[in-house]
Amino acid sequence: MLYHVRMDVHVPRDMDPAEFDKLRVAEKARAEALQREGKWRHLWRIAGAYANYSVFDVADHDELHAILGTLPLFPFMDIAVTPLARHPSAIAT
Ligand SMILES: O=C(O)C[C@H]1C=CC(=O)O1
Repeated sequence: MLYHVRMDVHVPRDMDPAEFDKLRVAEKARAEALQREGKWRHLWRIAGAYANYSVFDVADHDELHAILGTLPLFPFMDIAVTPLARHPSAIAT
């Protein structure tokens, strides 16, 4: 199943910069691994915001939830999920 996911990151202003750097490095590695696995199909920055629009290709809601929970920045994210269905006029697979 495909899911459109919006992630907005809100890191506390008083977070130690070194801790934040560690989280960002770990997040990048996790995001790249999930893309290589084919689970995280699209990852786009929302211009002007510390946020992204993503498309995940996973078995079901439970797998998506489990994956999102593994993201190092998960505790600092607001996440909005929209399940996607095929559009009858779409010619792309
Ligand atoms: O930067 C973000 O949008 C948050 C998060 C998602 C992927 C990643 O590398 O960081």
